[in-house]
Amino acid sequence: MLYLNDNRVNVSLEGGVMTVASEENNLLASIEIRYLLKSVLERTNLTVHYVIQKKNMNLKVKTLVLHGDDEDAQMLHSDIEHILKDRPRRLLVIINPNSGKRKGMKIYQKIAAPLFQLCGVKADVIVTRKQKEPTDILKNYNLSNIDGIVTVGGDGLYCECMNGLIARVQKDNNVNVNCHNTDIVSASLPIGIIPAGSGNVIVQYLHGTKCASSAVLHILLGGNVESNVCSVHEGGKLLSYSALVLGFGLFGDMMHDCEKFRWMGPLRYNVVPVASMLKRREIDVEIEYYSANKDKVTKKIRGLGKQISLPNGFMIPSCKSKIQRTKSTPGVLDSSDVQECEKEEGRVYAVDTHAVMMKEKSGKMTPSFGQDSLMVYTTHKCTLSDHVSQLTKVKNEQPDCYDYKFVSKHEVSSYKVRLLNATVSENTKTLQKDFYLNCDGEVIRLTEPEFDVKLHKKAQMLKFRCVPQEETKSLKRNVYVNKAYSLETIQNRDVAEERSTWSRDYFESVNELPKLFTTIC
Ligand SMILES: Nc1ncnc2c1ncn2[C@@H]1O[C@H](COP(=O)(O)OP(=O)(O)OP(=O)(O)O)[C@@H](O)[C@H]1O
Repeated sequence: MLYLNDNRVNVSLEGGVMTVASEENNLLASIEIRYLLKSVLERTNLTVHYVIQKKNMNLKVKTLVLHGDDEDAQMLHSDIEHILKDRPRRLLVIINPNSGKRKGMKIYQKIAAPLFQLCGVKADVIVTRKQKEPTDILKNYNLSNIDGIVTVGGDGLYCECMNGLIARVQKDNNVNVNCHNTDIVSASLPIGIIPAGSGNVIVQYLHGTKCASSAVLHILLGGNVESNVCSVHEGGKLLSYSALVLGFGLFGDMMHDCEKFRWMGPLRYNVVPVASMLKRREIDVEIEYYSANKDKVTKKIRGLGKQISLPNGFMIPSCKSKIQRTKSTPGVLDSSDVQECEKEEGRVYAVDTHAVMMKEKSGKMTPSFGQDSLMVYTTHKCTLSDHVSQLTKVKNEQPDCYDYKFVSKHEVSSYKVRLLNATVSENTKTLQKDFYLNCDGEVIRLTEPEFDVKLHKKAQMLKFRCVPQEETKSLKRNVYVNKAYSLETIQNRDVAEERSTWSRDYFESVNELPKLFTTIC
């Protein structure tokens, strides 16, 4: 027999919920099993550690102490441990001690390490000494020994690890990453992020909060989300993978300027963009957007006949939306082989690509992972005041922030940008003028007058997040949850109150969403 305070209780671990009910069948506690963190047995005391989510999206550890019969306590402890057996147990932790306000080490030691210890997680901790080190570490690290990678730093560190991991997976699978048409092999090892950087945008997208201990708890709870990446190639060479935002033009220049003022710390993101905005430049480009719209394309193919075999890159000029085969395999065209192409030519300030699509939800732009396409926004010639007003809307996550005549939107699977008036120097074999890409905060200087961007759907490793939205919705129907709202006799009020607000809060997270402007910078 087990007791909660002085009540004799029955404990059940069924239906995805751990319930503790009195002998009269009054519900005393109800905890969703996926939010259970750890059970600790000390003699006849069984302490159950679990997680609750507060209104501001932060997670917090709570405990429930049961005591009583030796055998029953032992049995319940074993059952909980069995349920938690698939949680991460071995992690590679990569810390950038120089991120943001240089608090990476402290955050790890004070916040992450004690929670890892509580949950019996073994961490192999590596503190980086320089840029690009994560890529080197991941080249040879024995990945079969770990359940995930954890970065303690900013978006830059995370993106470097993501790039390193994807590169490693391609190498292990003999994929030629330098071909811009190649589909890459997905990386299934998850990366968790403990925020310690300046922007921490990805972590905010994932968890709805930049709280470090919440991030650790998300990692320990072990949920995940599939995410897209896009590859960027130039001159038959892979430049990088982007997991968040790829900015060409204004935001490439802006990031380049921000890097020059790195010594200012996070403050640089408030000051430098204003100056970059004032000296924005127009760039002559031709852009080919490719979208894989299967239904539409299948219809068009019928009209064109079945035995068409086009070489890679061939365009059919008679089609309004031209059609291209990405592979030149002879035989019947298959809808996955063809893409629609749309061309745009002119002077632009910026071409921005979002690997994490921002979609309107409850009157705000909210991030959406693993969508079917990339979102490309091209900003054409406009007055400075119109441009500032549009970017202000972007910053405020207003749903109409891209509804401007000078902004064109494209949902694509890939695209190619050609710089029309850029000349390559005979001597140096690089561009005479400087053009930059902002790849998730990393500045890349172009050396060729064209580059290719391609979506890789759900190619990125799964990142830790404990509350998939659809599941939360269905759990609202759980009988114990409904019961918890009505019961007057609940003694553990914390549990009832917090449980009832958990799922609602998740959907009301829009106020906590990140500032897109910071993302772009
Ligand atoms: N020890 C180190 N010293 C200097 N740079 C490092 C070190 N370790 C990693 N880096 C590199 O520094 C870059 C930025 O790191 P990170 O993203 O962690 O910090 P941040 O720039 O302050 O944060 P954010 O990206 O959120 O703005 C990354 O490319 C990372 O690889």
